[in-house]
Amino acid sequence: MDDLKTRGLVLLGCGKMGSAMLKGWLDGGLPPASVTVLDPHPSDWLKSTGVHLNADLPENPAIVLLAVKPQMMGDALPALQKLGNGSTVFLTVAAGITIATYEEILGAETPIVRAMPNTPAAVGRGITGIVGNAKASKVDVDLAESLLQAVGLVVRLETEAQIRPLMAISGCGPAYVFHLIEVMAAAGEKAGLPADMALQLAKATVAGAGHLAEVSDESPAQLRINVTSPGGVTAEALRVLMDEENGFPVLMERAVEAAIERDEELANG
Ligand SMILES: NC(=O)C1=CN([C@@H]2O[C@H](COP(=O)(O)OP(=O)(O)OC[C@H]3O[C@@H](n4cnc5c(N)ncnc54)[C@H](OP(=O)(O)O)[C@@H]3O)[C@@H](O)[C@H]2O)C=CC1
Ligand SMILES: O=C(O)[C@@H]1CCC=N1
Repeated sequence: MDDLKTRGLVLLGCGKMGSAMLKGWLDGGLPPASVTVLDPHPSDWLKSTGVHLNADLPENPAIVLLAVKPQMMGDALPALQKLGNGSTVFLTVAAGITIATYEEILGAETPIVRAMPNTPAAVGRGITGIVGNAKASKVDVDLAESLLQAVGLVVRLETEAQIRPLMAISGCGPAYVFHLIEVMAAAGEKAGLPADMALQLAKATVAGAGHLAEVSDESPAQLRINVTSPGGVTAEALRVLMDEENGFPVLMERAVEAAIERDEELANG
C-alpha cells in the first residue's frame, strides 16, 4: 500500500461503482493527493475530496482502476495506452470485457487484474471476485486484493470464465435485494401499513436476516425452517414463494440467465 501512496492510483470513471470504492479507500486513509480521477462530469462529492481531478497522469502509477461502462471502454482506454506494457497494474471492474481485449489495446505485457465488485463497497461491506492475467505477478494480484479488501471481502477466481456467474450473483445481487425490499414494503403497504413503516420493516428485516445468515452456524435453509412454525403462517407464504413453476427459484434462475446473456453480448461488442 505504501507503493500505492507513493506512485499513485488513477481512477478512470467515477460513477456509482468508482465512487463507492474511492469513498471506501479515502475513508480508510488513502491520501487524496495519491489519487488522480478522470471523469468528464465530476460530482460535487468528488470535487470535495481533494483528489487530482482530470489532471495530468502520474508518470508510473501503481494502479489504474478502470470503472467506466463497458460501452465507453473503447473510447476511454486509448488515453491510458502509454501506461501499458509497464509496471502499472490495470485493475478493471467492467462487466463483459475480457482480459484478451485489454491486452489487445494496452499491450500483451500489461499486468491486468479483472475484478467484479458490488456497491456495498461504499460501506465497507462489498464482495469482489478477482482474476489476473499471465503478466500479473503474485505481488500485483496481492496489491489489487489488498486494495479491494479495504472495501469488503475478496474471493480469488480460478478461471476468468467464473467472473460471469459471479457477476450475476454478487455483482448484480445488491439490486435483487434492493428490489426485494421495495416489493416487501409495497406489499406491506397494500396490506394496511403506513408506507414509511412498511419500508422500515422491510429494510430492517433484510438487513437483520442477512446478518443472521452470515454469522449463524446454521444454513440459510435451517434458518428459514426456524421461522416456519408447522401449520403456521410462514408456511403459507413460502408455499407461494417456493412454488416450483412460478416461485423464487425459477425467477432467480431466469434473472441470472438474463444477466449472463447480457454479459455475453457486452463481451462480443
Ligand atoms: N454499478 C454496479 O453495481 C457495478 C458496476 N460494475 C462496473 O463498473 C463500471 C461502471 O459502472 P457504474 O459505476 O454503474 O456506471 P456509471 O455510469 O455510474 O459510471 C461511469 C462513470 O464513467 C464516466 N465516464 C464516461 N466516459 C468516460 C471517459 N471517457 N473517461 C472517464 N470517465 C468517463 C461517467 O461519466 P458520465 O456519467 O458523465 O458519462 C460516469 O461517471 C461498469 O463497467 C460496470 O460494469 C461492476 C460491478 C458492480
Ligand atoms: O449492471 C451492470 O452492468 C453492472 C455490472 C454488475 C452490476 N452492475
